[in-house]
Amino acid sequence: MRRLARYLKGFRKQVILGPAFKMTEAVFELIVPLVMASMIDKGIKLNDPAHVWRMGGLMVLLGVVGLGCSLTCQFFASRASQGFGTVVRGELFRKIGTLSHAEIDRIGTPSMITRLNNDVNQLQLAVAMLIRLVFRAPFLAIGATVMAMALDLQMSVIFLAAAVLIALVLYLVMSRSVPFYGKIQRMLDRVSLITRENLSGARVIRAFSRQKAEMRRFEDASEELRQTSIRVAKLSALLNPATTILANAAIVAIVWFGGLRVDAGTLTQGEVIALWNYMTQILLALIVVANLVVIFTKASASAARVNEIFDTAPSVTDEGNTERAPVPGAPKIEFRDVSFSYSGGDEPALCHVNLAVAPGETIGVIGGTGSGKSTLVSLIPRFYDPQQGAVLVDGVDVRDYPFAQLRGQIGVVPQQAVLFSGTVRQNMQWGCEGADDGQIERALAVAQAKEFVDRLPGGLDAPVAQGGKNFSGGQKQRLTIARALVGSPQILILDDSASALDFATDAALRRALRRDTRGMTVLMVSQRANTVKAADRIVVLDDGAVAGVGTHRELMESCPVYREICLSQLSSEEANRS
Ligand SMILES: Nc1ncnc2c1ncn2[C@@H]1O[C@H](COP(=O)(O)OP(=O)(O)OP(=O)(O)O)[C@@H](O)[C@H]1O
Repeated sequence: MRRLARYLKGFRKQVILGPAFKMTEAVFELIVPLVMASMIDKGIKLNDPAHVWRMGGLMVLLGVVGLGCSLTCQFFASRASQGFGTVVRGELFRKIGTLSHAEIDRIGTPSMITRLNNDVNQLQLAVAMLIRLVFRAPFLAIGATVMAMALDLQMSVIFLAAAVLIALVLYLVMSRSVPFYGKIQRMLDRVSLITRENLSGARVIRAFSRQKAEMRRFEDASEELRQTSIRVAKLSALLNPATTILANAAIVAIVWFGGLRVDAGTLTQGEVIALWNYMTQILLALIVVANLVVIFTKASASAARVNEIFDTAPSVTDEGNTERAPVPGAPKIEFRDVSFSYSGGDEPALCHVNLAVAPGETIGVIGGTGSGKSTLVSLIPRFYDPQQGAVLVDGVDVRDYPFAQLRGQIGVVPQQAVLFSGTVRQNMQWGCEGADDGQIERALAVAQAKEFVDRLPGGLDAPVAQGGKNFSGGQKQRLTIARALVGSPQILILDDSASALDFATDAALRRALRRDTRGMTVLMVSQRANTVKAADRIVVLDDGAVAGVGTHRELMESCPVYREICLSQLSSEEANRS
């Protein structure tokens, strides 16, 4: 947690002045029992109403000034904690943006969201408590004990005994409950993972009538969370009765032995009341300490989770890379003996892949599900780096480019069409900032999307809902293709991005791409033989290895895997037609 303190740098004033005001209020609180004692011993006992009024007035003054101090501290605490939360959240968001897919896969999106929200909120609360109570509570407990000792050293033995017993109870309860807090946070992660999966996959769940099973999964996770939270709550619930019994026993002892000492003339009635007040203050302060321990334990678990993200070094980085010139005569894209495994994956997703793609060439990539097609193309824009071998663009290892230069020349259409809330035009301009309507319309026309966009009310200004929910799967795919084309990239990667299109639209799209993407190097991933058949060359992947490279005709003759795929989808007449 100490490491996160650097984010408090901008709030030095609040962090210093806040506790100072709170301590001033605590000093006033320690003075009040003495004023009360004087009111009783001098005002009431000696029948001096003027003294009672004076002491009463002093108590009101101490109360009002104390309240002012407390409110000022509260103000500083809110400023600092909210500011701290905003800074940490912003930094965390920035850091998550630098992580590569491998780290995001490992930590998981729901866990990142929980860390960004719940964990940062917990830290924010800890900062507020740090300013408001961390110094005040121990100061009050120790101060009340010292004041009691100053009043009557012998009576203060009761205080010390009560304080030690209360502290022991606190220790016993906290040492048993604290280990559960980390567990509860992990359980919260699981609940939010299930919630997220259910919200994003609501249609699939309904289509498969999985509502009951999903409800059970959610209930199990939430029941586990409930039971653990109840176990902790039960333990914590012991705290108040146990400490109150001990404090009340101490108060009984104070009144009992105080009475005897009043009889003996060594203590006044007012001092007994003051000792009683100090005991109550100690009890309240120790209960606050117990709550602080809970808050700081949770915050320390949250800090560890937040720091885990800050400490994660992105496995793919462009640090220190400078603009690179293309190597004359080099292939546009080259895979040199590339092998790649996902972290945690037993089997390599790609095995010793060698491939050179000439500038302007259209390459079809085909293979069964899980054969490594998406993995192959995701190495070009460096979504992942291979463990072995190298991927080169224009003869330069992709690891040597600045991201902006590398990714600026690649248009990627991912398997899952993702659009962002805004308008059609705004989404298209992701492909090229400041693209004009002419550029956008040309891209829409190639992607076979112009016709339906023209029909939308507002045309390019038509709204796009979050995730593009107001478009059909096929429309979304066409819009994502257009988005990639707007910037006229040198390399276009289509990762099974026409899977939701009907055959006629798919064929029209391929014709338009062939016609309008001359000079563009295109990698077209598909499971459909028809989609890749007309490519200049086709790469056949089988279990991560290249099973064949060539034209449709060559592969039909030489590659059994390709022949099998084609014959499973096309009539033998269609398959044999080039
Ligand atoms: N993020 C990931 N983490 C771990 N393993 C992964 C990940 N993505 C893919 N894999 C695994 O890597 C292998 C290749 O996956 P890839 O997505 O490249 O296949 P694909 O040929 O594109 O499949 P499909 O046609 O079904 O999309 C598969 O065994 C898959 O389970």
